[in-house]
Amino acid sequence: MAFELGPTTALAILVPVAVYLAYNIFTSGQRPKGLPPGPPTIPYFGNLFQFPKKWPHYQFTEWSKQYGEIFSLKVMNQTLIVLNSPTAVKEVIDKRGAVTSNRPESIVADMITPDNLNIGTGRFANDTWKTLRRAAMTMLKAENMDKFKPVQRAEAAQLMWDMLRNPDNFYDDISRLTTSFFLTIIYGHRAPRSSTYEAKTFTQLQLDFMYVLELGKLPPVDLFPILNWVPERFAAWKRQVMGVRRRQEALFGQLLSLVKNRVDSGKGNGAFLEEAYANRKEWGLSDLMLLNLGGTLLEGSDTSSAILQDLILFLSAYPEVQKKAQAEIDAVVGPDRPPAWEDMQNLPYMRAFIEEAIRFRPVGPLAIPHAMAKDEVIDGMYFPEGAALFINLWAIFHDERYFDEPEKFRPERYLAHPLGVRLDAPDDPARRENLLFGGGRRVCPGIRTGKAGVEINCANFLWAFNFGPARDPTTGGIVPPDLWAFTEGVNATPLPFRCTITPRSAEKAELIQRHFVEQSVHFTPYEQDLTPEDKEYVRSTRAY
Ligand code: HEM
Repeated sequence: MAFELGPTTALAILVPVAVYLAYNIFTSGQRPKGLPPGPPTIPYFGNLFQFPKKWPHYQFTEWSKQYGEIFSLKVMNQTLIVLNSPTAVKEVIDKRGAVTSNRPESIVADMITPDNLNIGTGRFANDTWKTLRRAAMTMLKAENMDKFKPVQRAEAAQLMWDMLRNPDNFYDDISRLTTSFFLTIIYGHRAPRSSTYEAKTFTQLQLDFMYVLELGKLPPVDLFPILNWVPERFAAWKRQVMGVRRRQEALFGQLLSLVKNRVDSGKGNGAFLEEAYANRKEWGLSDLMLLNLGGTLLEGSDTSSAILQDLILFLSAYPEVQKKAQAEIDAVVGPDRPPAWEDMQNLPYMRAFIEEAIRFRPVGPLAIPHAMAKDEVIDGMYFPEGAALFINLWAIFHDERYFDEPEKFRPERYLAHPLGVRLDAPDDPARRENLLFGGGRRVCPGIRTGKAGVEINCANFLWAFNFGPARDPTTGGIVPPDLWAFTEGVNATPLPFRCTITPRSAEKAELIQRHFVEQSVHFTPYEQDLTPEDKEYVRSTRAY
């Protein structure tokens, strides 16, 4: 029997559906009562058409001057709340971590690493995330990191040696250094050159990973989830995303196998994942968790290399700063030996230079967004469940109320005040160290090791080399460094650039070579699984 709808039944179904759709269209894009203020919205789209296509932190900073330290945006159904001062970060992120430490839903991030298996993108308070975070914190604790300080200094010695031999390749050599160091501590397997399979594969993979996560590079699937229904064979973006996933799983899987083989054959070298693998039952880690734990931690290497590339950019751009920092290192370290860990505490100008570099061009200008786990009223403002929260470090570090001439590169501000702020006006009372590393319950677990790597390499740069702007090959004229050429994604990494790098003396060139050979003894435990070609390369470079 055919089923027919009478006119009354049809109306009874259609009217509520129409009302529901109309209500959604009407309210979508609207700023509900109580939400922090922000630029005016238009129906349905909200602030979509005002939303910056790239580098949103600049426009966010302009909006903060107009709408205040906490302002909001509506992008269709989604709510974004931007925090633009240390007080806002303290009140929202640090003090209310229990409700502000989720991550925004991201279809693409979840396609690459489903089931909360990525510590960085996993949902807060989810058991998987908790287990992974606990394991990461255990592995990155100070005693563990101290064990790897000799190899961290040895990798820094190799970077000096690489830069001496082929200064034009410094940008890639920095990526090799950080990738190799994190491969070592996580998997116990280093990469002696950029072309080492794991380093090369990871570097390319990381570029592709950041690309697919970048705003505007793929169709806006989070705004129009219906796009996700299109089968993979008709959606090029899906194939691209799934390609990243498959390649990540393959690489992290191969690296994990090295760890398992080493442990199972009693040839462990103390790498973090060996500890995690050995304790997998007590720590509650499944095989998939182990696979992703290592991979996520490896992703931490990217930010460290971006900071080192920044340092070289600023040394070549600011000769006066370079001169002062070199005078300090000459007085503390002298010409006859390269810097050592004990020197770091005696180099206040160098540390001020690093702080200023971080302030001037923060590597994550909007950190990594948090999200509200449930509705909350904070300081009389409504923060709805699901709203994405951005820490606008660019606004915080470039705020004229607190930083004198924030557009000027001036390390001296960090000698005058430990947080670099002006002395002629009261500071924001909630300012604290390490804002660069986020806050609340998602604060970066790699602060200590990240900072240590930046310091030892910076000291080496200053001790070993003179940096200057590149020269035009035809005219011989100076090519001024571009201080605005940065990548557009979550991380603002300087785009590859040229500069001149020359050893400060023939004696130092000699010492750099000797130091590298002496230090390379610390590499040996992490070179057991190298390919025959890499072993041969290593052998040929260790003679002095
Ligand atoms: C030195 C440069 C580094 C910078 C600037 C940096 C910055 C950050 C920031 C801003 C976050 C987000 C924090 C938040 O959501 O509030 C983060 C998270 C994270 N970082 Fe780092 N990081 C660095 C180095 C490292 C290192 C060396 C590792 C590990 C070896 C690491 C591992 C992680 C992990 C696993 C997360 C995710 C934490 C979570 O969501 O629970 N980072 N980092």
